[in-house]
Formats: sequence, structure tokens, C-alpha cells
Amino acid sequence: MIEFINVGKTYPNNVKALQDVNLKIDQGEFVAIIGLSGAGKSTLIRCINRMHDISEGKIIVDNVEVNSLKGKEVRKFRQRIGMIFQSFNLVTRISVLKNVLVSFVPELPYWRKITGIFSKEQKIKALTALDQVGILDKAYVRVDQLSGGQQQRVALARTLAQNPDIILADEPIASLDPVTARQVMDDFKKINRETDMSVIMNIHHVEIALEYADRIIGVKEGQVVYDGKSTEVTDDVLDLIYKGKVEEIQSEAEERYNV
Ligand SMILES: Nc1ncnc2c1ncn2[C@@H]1O[C@H](COP(=O)(O)OP(=O)(O)OP(=O)(O)O)[C@@H](O)[C@H]1O
Repeated sequence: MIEFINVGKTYPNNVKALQDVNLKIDQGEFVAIIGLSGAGKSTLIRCINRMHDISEGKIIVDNVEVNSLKGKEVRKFRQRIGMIFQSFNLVTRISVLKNVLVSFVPELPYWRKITGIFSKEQKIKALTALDQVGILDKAYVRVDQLSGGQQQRVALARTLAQNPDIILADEPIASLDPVTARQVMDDFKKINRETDMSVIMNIHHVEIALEYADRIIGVKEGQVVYDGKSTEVTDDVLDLIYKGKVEEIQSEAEERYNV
């Protein structure tokens, strides 16, 4: 379980990206985090694996207080959490298979990862992960010869091979066309169902979030303004999450001055 207790995050420039966030996410949930640009979605996700330190409160992941971890403990903790980015974060000059194998050696220097020798068992695990996301036939192809959707699947396979408890995905479909985006979302859903890995995803496509995630967390100006089942999200809820300051001021003026 992931628990946020009164979590606040203030960046050094004094921007309060998160304020008094309280959440409990059970193992195996598929959660989409939605909200306007700058609402705090990335910050929220990246605090879970300590890519960002929080300023207030506590984050507890399976009884571990994330911010009390030090040095090696952080690296070990991060092995249990896969991270998927909008930009795929792959090494494009090497093969798909090597990119997946890299997940087995997170603590090695970069040059060792690329030149590393891997066991037969590790190769089988990597190939199985590629099979799970439907790109086994691309194992020996260089990543720069793949489409965006295929590259995101490689990133997903790399995360799968790591066998994490939690997958954090920061805008994983933002740079994909609508058809490919759905294929990648299908993969996330399948993995979530078949493996019980939790999926926590930032996403701008509201319809896709509602269709694929079981639970929606709406963030606005650093605060959680909605937390509930995706089937219960109404237009009013979406208004609450997405209505910007400009619209608020405008509608206040309309009400007050009848303009
Ligand atoms: N490294 C940083 N230093 C200072 N301020 C930051 C930093 N990262 C984010 N912020 C600010 O914190 C706030 C929340 O940003 P965050 O990236 O979490 O929002 P977001 O909802 O993910 O936005 P987007 O959808 O555009 O990615 C914004 O005001 C942003 O400008």
C-alpha cells in the first residue's frame, strides 16, 4: 500500500506543488491522476519513488517511510518501483533486448550496463517481458528503428522484467497517436490485471483515463480535489478539476455583474 499523510512539497523557488495530500492506494489498483498543466501531477508521482523529496508529511510504501531511506536503501527501494516516462528513456543505439536487460543491473555504471554479459535466465526473463507486450519479434532490432508506440512497449517490458510491485507512469501516451496510445494503455491494463502490479499514471487524456483506470485522483493547484471511482466521475467533477482560475473569475463576474 502507498500512503500519503499530510504531504506537502515546496520547490526551492517557493512554488507549493503539493499541499496537504492524503491518499491510500492499495496493491493492484489502477489509478489515473488528472488535472491541469502545473497542477502537481508529476510531482505527486515522483515523490513516491523519491525522485523528489517532500517538504512536509510522510509517504509510506509497504510500511517503509520513503523519506527516511538513505543511500543504498533508496536504490534498493527503487527496484520495487518501475518508472515509465513520456520520452521512453531508452538507449536508442542498442537492441531492444539489451535495453530490457539493463533492468537487471540498475546499480552498475552505464558503460557496464551496455557491455554487460547476462545470464541465460536473465535473457529468458527479458524475452518473456517482450512477449508480454507483443514485441518479441523486435528483440534484436535497434531501438531507433522502432515506432514511438513500440519504444514505449520496450520501456514497459524493461519495467516488467524488473518485476516491480508498482509502476509509476508519467504521461506515458502523451507523444503517441490515438491508436497507438490505446494499444499501450491495453498493455498497462493487461499487466495490471495479470500481475497485480499497481499502476499509477499521470495522464492528460481524460476519456482514456476514465476508460482504463479504476480510480481517478483529480489534482488542482497542488491539492487533491477528487478521489473516487472512474465510473462515478461526472461533468461537475471534471469542471471542479479543470476549471481554471480565469474561468472562475469570469463566472464570478458573470454572477455578480450579470455580464
Ligand atoms: N523542479 C522544479 N522547480 C521548481 N518548480 C517546479 C519544479 N517542477 C515543477 N515545478 C512547479 O511545480 C508545479 C507543479 O508542477 P508539476 O510538474 O508537478 O505539474 P503537472 O501537473 O505534472 O504539470 P504538467 O501536466 O504540465 O506536466 C508547477 O507550478 C511547476 O512549475
